[in-house]
Amino acid sequence: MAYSAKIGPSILSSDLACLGRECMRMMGCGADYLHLDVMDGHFVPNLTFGHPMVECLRKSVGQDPFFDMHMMVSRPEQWVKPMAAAGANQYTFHIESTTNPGNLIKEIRESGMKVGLALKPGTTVEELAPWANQIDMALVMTVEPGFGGQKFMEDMMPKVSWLRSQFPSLDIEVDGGVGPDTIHKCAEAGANMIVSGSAVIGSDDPRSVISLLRTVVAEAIQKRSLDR
Ligand SMILES: O=C(CO)[C@@H](O)[C@H](O)COP(=O)(O)O
Ligand SMILES: [Fe+2]
Repeated sequence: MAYSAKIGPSILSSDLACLGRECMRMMGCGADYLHLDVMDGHFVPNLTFGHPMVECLRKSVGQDPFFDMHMMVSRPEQWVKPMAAAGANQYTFHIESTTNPGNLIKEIRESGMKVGLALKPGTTVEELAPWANQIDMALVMTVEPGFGGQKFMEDMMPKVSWLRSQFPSLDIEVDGGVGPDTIHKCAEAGANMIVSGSAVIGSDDPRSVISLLRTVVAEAIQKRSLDR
């Protein structure tokens, strides 16, 4: 089994005026990677930051932290090269935002980044299937993209289970409303990359929350490997 449990705090719900420090705090608390939410006010009704901020953040935190860019933007093609130059490691775009996923996947790879492909709650998992062998990670959104702090949509779990059954070694990420109360559902369904915003950042003890999330997912991975 090629995949492992990884926890990526979403820094959307942190103090954005202290982003460099917040990112380092999360890495110090045991985060495996950082999930950076880019919103353009068009694909989603909210606005966050773009590649100039990512460039500053990379300078501030150094080369090590893995930046998973969650691109909630209408024209994802536009930001591939600027994000790669700014220091992004993975470019996760929404299948709903482009008419040519194949070309975009190629451009992202040529820019030296890993490829993530995201699905909004209303998009069927079959739409992702044709691309699954060309991507590094599938992102199943468990809230409508746009805001942190929303309620987890458990009815997205069949998408995760289906992807895990069809693509046993694919990295599968869940994002939205994931925390200690909902992690078991995600882990049982087969997710291995866990984005958690408010549950981690808002906690008095982020280290313990990250550790708990990772333990639950690692145990589910181990159980699956024994059941095979
Ligand atoms: O992409 C998004 C929201 O659109 C997420 O990354 C959220 O920011 C995660 O925050 P919580 O739901 O865990 O608070
Ligand atoms: Fe996200």
